[in-house]
Amino acid sequence: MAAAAMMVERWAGLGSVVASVLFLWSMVQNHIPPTLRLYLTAWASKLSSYINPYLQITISEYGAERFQRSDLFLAAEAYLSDACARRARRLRAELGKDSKTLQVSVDDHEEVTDEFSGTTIWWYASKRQPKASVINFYPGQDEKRFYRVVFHRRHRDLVVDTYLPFVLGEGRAVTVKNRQRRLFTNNASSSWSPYRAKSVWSHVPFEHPATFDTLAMDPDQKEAILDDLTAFQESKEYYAKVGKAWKRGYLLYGPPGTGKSTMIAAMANFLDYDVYDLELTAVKNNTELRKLFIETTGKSIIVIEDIDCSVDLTGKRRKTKKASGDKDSDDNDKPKLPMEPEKDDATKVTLSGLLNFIDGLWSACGGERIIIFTTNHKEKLDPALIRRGRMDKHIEMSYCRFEGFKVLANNYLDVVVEHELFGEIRRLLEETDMSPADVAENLMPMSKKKKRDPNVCLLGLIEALKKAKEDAAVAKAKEEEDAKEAEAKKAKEKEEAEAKESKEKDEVKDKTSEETNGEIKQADKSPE
Ligand SMILES: Nc1ncnc2c1ncn2[C@@H]1O[C@H](COP(=O)(O)OP(=O)(O)OP(=O)(O)O)[C@@H](O)[C@H]1O
Repeated sequence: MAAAAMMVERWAGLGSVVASVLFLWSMVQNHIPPTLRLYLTAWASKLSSYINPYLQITISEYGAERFQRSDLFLAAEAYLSDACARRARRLRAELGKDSKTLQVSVDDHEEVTDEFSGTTIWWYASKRQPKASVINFYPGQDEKRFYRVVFHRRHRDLVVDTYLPFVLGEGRAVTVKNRQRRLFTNNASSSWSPYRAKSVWSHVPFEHPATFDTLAMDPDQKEAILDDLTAFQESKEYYAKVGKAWKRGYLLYGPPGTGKSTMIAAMANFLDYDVYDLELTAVKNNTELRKLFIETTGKSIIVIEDIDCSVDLTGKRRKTKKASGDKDSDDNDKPKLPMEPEKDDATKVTLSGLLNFIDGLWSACGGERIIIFTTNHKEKLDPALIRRGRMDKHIEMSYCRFEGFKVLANNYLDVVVEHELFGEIRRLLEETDMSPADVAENLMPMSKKKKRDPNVCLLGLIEALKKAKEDAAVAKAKEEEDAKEAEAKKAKEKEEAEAKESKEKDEVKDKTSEETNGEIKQADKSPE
């Protein structure tokens, strides 16, 4: 700031000189022929560039595209708010787009300094009135804001080649960090409008509170998933180097209530991504599926929940495979072009369409996307759909065990240290399959009197676990009995079938021998 003050002082003296020159210039210029005037103007600006060692770059709010705010301006605004606003004396506060977060930026006509690689750079925020001619054409035009970047001319290369790209990158990162994330759902195609590209998805603010800290699961498994996500997010260059699209597929499988949806929310919060919840049953055919995909943006997770229930993908493929006589090889599973004729392709989403969705367009549409399928029945899915490379990581979400329970006890009851009832709960959780959703349900009984008393809740959980254990034992015994009955029925049916078969054989034998005897007798009677 001291340097800035000195500079301002030095230039204040020069200011009066310049003002006098400008006054004189305005007096005489009307008496000078236009060609000479142009020459003098060029000469004056050359002279001033010799005297003034400082250069300036203007970043306007609206670039060539009149109605769209310039990317660089928005990035600079975000960068200055984040990195320099605290040093400014006049700030401007606004509510963000989500009407919740407060955005503080440098006010108009305010100057801030920034340090970069040992160099001081001055930023000056200002605005200019639109020209009268523009107002006539576009009434209601606002003032145009702009930033002026001032620096010493010996730092020109540094500022242009390094500093401004740095501001752009940092500003974009700040914008992403501060943006309101969104949860998209696909609209029924009947409401799609040819005039509005955005009509295929509608969105609401994504505000799910789940995080990996609140997720109940094995700590090692959790760590491995976090590592994987971090590696993915940081691997832009790597994906480009190996020539692969920057995308990753996850398959989350496990019984209901084990936290598959919660895991997706935790992933989105961890990565700072939007979520596209794709309801496949509302998609009429592969063409619509493609359109939906094209309308998604980067830094997003595309989710198809309960993929086994969404469309009959397995049956479809089996039919095709049988028809083409293919063996069960992965490469043969890849959609072929032209695709195998499937009678009702136009009215259905098919496996080929879905594989194209993952492999084909996927690769062509830029990067940083994660696709997640969830299912309660992994075994029902077609192997082609979930093979590595498409679904890179298969994550099993399983019943609640003791480590997971400790997370839930902390979340719901604030019980961090070992509780005297933990021993029994540990034993029961090893012996009983209870989903985290059911465990959580038992930890939050909302009674008015004893609100979340840990002892009461834990005892309630123990009772629920005991009951679940008994129910499981009864169910198992019944299952075994049913299996035995089925076995006995099968054995009886087999016995009966065998008896029937042997009876039929005997009857055929008797009939044959009777016929043979009859023929012999006939032969005996016949004259020689
Ligand atoms: N692993 C978990 N950690 C923390 N909370 C969980 C977990 N699993 C389930 N829950 C709780 O149970 C509720 C239901 O879980 P969730 O919807 O994520 O399960 P799901 O596996 O997706 O179930 P479904 O297969 O029926 O869709 C969640 O709102 C959450 O509160």
